[in-house]
Amino acid sequence: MIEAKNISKNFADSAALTDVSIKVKKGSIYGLVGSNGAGKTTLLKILAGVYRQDLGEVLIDNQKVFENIAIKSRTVFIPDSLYFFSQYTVQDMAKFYQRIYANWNEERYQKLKDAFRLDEHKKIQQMSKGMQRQAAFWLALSITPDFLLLDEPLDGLDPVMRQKVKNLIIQDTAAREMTVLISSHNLRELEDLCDCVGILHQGRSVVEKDLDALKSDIHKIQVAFQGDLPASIFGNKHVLYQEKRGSVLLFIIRGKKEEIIKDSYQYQPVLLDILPLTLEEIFIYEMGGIGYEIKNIIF
Ligand SMILES: Nc1ncnc2c1ncn2[C@@H]1O[C@H](COP(=O)(O)OP(=O)(O)OP(=O)(O)O)[C@@H](O)[C@H]1O
Repeated sequence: MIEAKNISKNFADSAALTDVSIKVKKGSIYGLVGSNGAGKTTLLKILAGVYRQDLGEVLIDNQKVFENIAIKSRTVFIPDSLYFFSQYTVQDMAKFYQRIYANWNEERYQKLKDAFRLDEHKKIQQMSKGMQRQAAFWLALSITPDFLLLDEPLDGLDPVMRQKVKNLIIQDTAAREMTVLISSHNLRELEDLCDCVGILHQGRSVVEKDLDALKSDIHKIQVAFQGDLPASIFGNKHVLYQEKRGSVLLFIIRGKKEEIIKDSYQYQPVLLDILPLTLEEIFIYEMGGIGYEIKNIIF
């Protein structure tokens, strides 16, 4: 588990983080979303032990992180600005990591050659931005870390490579219970990857949601009836949003899908459609007024 408890961090006289808490369960992928300057990099650097927080506590596997070599040897942090030793090739970096990370997996490194298709003998600093990012993932996943911290990791990757990298992260999380924290500006980017999403705004945590529960609990429904519309179709269910489009009613409702369908059938609808909701829509409806404000910030 990765845990930040009530973290605050100031730079000179400005607050980068104020009382932020997040919890990333073992074997899960947590998406940290926020606009420019929200505090994502600062939080990741604190979790990676690069910065020290002013207030609060950071624990990985129940141990304090700062200057903890044992935890650092099980953690990989890919920052937004990558750094490689000048003159080093991927193979040189692999040899270097092999010496310092006990969990380096040579077999995995060899296997991932096919996924990344980079020349391991080429100097990394002479590669393109996207290729450097691929090299960072190739090396990071060969370390087989228990904890992976990623700061806007998909920036600069082409769409095919983005999907490939996402799949590799999902595979490692499922196969070895790797725990992943991944930051992004874009909620849509993380939709198919994360189990849980937290939104940071101006250094504060605005919302944190478990996606499976969220997705199974909210439904978008289109119904139409012949003749007059029933006054109340869904009884006491929590209708988050309702709109009339001609003779069709659109509802966003919280509740069990089967019950919502049953309620609708009581009134013999001439049309009944359950439509998929995007994560973006769920957040907007779920958070009401704040949702619309947040929409402008992170999508
Ligand atoms: N080393 C630093 N010195 C002074 N201020 C800093 C430093 N690092 C970050 N900050 C400030 O802390 C705040 C949060 O920055 P941070 O880089 O954590 O945001 P972010 O969410 O990662 O942004 P972005 O999406 O643009 O990368 C900003 O106001 C930034 O100016």
